[in-house]
Amino acid sequence: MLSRLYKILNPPSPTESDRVDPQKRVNFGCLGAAQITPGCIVNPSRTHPSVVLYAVAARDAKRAQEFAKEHGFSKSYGGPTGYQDLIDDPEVDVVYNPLPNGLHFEWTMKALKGGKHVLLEKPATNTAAEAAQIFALAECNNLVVLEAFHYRFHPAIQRVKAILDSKELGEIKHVSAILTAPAGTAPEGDIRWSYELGGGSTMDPGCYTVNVLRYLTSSNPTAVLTAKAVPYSSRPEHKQVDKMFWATLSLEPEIIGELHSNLDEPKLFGVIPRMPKLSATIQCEKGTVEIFNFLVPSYYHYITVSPSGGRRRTEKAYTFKGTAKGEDWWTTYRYQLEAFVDKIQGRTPQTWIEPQDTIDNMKWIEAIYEKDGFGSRPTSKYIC
Ligand SMILES: NC(=O)C1=CN([C@@H]2O[C@H](COP(=O)(O)OP(=O)(O)OC[C@H]3O[C@@H](n4cnc5c(N)ncnc54)[C@H](OP(=O)(O)O)[C@@H]3O)[C@@H](O)[C@H]2O)C=CC1
Ligand SMILES: O=C1OC[C@@H](O)[C@H](O)[C@H]1O
Repeated sequence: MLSRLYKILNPPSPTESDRVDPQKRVNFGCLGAAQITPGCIVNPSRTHPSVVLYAVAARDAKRAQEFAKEHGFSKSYGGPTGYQDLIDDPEVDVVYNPLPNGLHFEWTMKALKGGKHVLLEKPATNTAAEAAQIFALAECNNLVVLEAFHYRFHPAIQRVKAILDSKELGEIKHVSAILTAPAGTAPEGDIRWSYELGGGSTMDPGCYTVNVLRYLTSSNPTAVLTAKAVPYSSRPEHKQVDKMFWATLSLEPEIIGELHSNLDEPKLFGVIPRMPKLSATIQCEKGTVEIFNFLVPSYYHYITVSPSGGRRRTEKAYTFKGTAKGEDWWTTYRYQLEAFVDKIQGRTPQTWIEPQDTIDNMKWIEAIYEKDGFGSRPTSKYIC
């Protein structure tokens, strides 16, 4: 485990023989100097032979320059036209969009219009209708868009799904998924607390709980049976911004899903931060499977399989069995980058998230918000 953690933080550099033909290099252009960019793109790119950190754009030109220097981007764009200038740069092949959720639609549409593939942060958009528009344009322009549900590319969650699909434990009856983050993870003023920018707990950690429920059951809910949410504060601007939510959904055939996320878990006795909860538990006819840390399993995870009346076993899956690419220290983001580049270069990725999957995920996030009374996040004002 220590060796794996060391390599996650200090990945080996590609050797000369790993380097690809310059024609096959993929120039990434990142919108915003976002907190997630180092984890999602910069670090994984260090061990991807084709990915080039080409450009970053930020609203403030100095910030863009500093970010470029710190992380090794060759170019920076800044100021009010910076994002569009990056999209217009003919050397950019892929746009990475980690802007606030409420800006995902506008800037993904602009990138697609500019002829760029897009790696789009989760949740894809504020509404399912916007997600559908994005994929319609991508298809029309023959471009790739991937919603960055990075955990789906890691062997751990795929192993859980394989156990369920094998029917070793019979049919799924109940799934619970929970993600919590300690108070302070998203401080006051964070994009996650802005309704206009598409914030809220159901949108942020909650979108993974909806996704993992749909992924593991290979199906969509049929209804939101119950949903409750708690606003971030009593201030009027937070009336529709949930800091936590619970929802119960029904799925065919006779499956119940229970979801919970809390983006503001209070400290124990007001002083001790609580450990994040990051698990999914699946009860089947003949036993239970639990995965601890389905979100970022490369650091540490375990999968416990408990057949009713049988012997309990624990599994770990840091690499795929067989020929699929990967190293035990690859993060979810590194696996995702591999698949994304495979896709845009015409190879078959190890796995993929299809457009309808993304559209359906947004649909059920909206359905939860409708049921708990917080309402969908606002539709973008951007006119295509
Ligand atoms: N895949 C994952 O594991 C994670 C994904 N995410 C997703 O990534 C996205 C960004 O999250 P995160 O990196 O934490 O957020 P940040 O606040 O760090 O980044 C958002 C960026 O958006 C830009 N921006 C443009 N307009 C605005 C505006 N009006 N208000 C605020 N920022 C603006 C800013 O760029 P500029 O530099 O130009 O000012 C900023 O750097 C979200 O969609 C989130 O859900 C977040 C964390 C983890
Ligand atoms: O994508 C994410 O994963 C972990 C969460 O705590 C974070 O807020 C979110 O944006």
